[in-house]
Amino acid sequence: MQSLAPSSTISIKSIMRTPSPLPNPHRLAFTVQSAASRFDSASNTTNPAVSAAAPVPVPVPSTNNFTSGGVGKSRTDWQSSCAILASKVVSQQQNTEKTGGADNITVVNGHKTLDLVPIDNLPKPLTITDLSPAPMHGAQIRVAYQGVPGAYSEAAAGKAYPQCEAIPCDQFEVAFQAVELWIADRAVLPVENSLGGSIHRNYDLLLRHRLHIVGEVQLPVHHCLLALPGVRKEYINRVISHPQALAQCELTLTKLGLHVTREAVDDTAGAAEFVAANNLRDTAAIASARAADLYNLNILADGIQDDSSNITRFVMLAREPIIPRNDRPFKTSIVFAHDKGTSVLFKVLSAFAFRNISLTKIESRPHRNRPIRLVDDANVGTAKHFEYMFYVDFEASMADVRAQNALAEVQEFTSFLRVLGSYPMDMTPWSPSRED
Ligand SMILES: O=C(O)C(=O)C[C@]1(C(=O)O)C=C[C@@H](O)C=C1
Repeated sequence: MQSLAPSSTISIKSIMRTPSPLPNPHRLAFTVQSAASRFDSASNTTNPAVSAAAPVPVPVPSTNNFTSGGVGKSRTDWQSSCAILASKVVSQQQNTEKTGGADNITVVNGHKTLDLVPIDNLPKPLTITDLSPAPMHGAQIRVAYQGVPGAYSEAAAGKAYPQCEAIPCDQFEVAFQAVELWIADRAVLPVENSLGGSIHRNYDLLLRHRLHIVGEVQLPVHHCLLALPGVRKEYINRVISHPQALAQCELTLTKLGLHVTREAVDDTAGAAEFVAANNLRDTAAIASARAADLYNLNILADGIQDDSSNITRFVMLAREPIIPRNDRPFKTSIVFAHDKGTSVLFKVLSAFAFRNISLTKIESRPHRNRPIRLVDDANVGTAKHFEYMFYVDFEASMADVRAQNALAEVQEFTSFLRVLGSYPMDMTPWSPSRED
């Protein structure tokens, strides 16, 4: 993996000045969208299964008996609703088995409904991973990340795309824009850490931008305490790093006797660069061993994260979604919102539970102040306020008929639904050993 020199970090200002290197049809669309940027665009409120790249546009089956406010008045009502939903799933499964999946008409509680066609029977589509990873412009794949060289995000870019040209950006927002403006082919963004939890900013940005999640990588994060050569621990009266890194090392810093000021900066390697560039003899940075090498700092303490199995999960974003497949473990990420109604979350989660689809993550984000632009079938847009946005990751591919049916059902309970991406799961076994 190559990376640009720290001085070439992309900033919002430089993006505004940089003309798009390739004339492309997306440019006009981008301009139009940004003109309307008061709204989060949400035009794919049609069948999510179809908009997420399912090749067969089949009408969404109406498979639920829930009417808004009509269910859930008592525990018994609620339980019988669950039983109905469960029996529908079982009868759907049995029908699919009987017909070998070829007949797409299912009898559900006496009503005929259309099932989405199981695409197992169709020829397997090619995916990006079947093709050469080389991008259209014939050069190395260019991957935008937030931070400067030596950041963990740069390591994640290298794990995801080993031959890539890593492009440092000074903010997450800039990494999104770099892909939208064709300056980069992919962006790699941290979304959650095993110790620190979710990186909320990136959840919000995923909704605001129109990029697709095309993959994930889990990176063991091994932090070091770095200082200028000759500086001893006793001289330190300030530790600087990314807020997540400071949080991940909190206990260990105290154990090391470093009851000193902690200051948050934009990224871990940026902290190391700052100490070196300003010749700060009273300040240490928490960053990777690679950052120590790059900025000529000494490692005062190694492996200072509070938990040896400290993992950060990153997602890769692209302008186009990948074609989901069924022959390897896939994950799908969605975001949805609902108007007022009873037990909506319960109903949404049931749509997955009754189909034995495991959820790996659920996150809610307050969203009161930012309207979402919904587009109806007649292409008429209206602005709508939702209190919360819910982000869910589940373990199934959009090529899996169970996921398609679950989402068709989720769509009936919700007012806004977007598939953020369906992508191969990172299955690499990890160990607490050193890997950065
Ligand atoms: O600062 C970095 O090096 C990053 O890549 C960012 C980041 C984060 O945002 O969580 C990534 C991994 C670590 O958990 C700490 C910081």
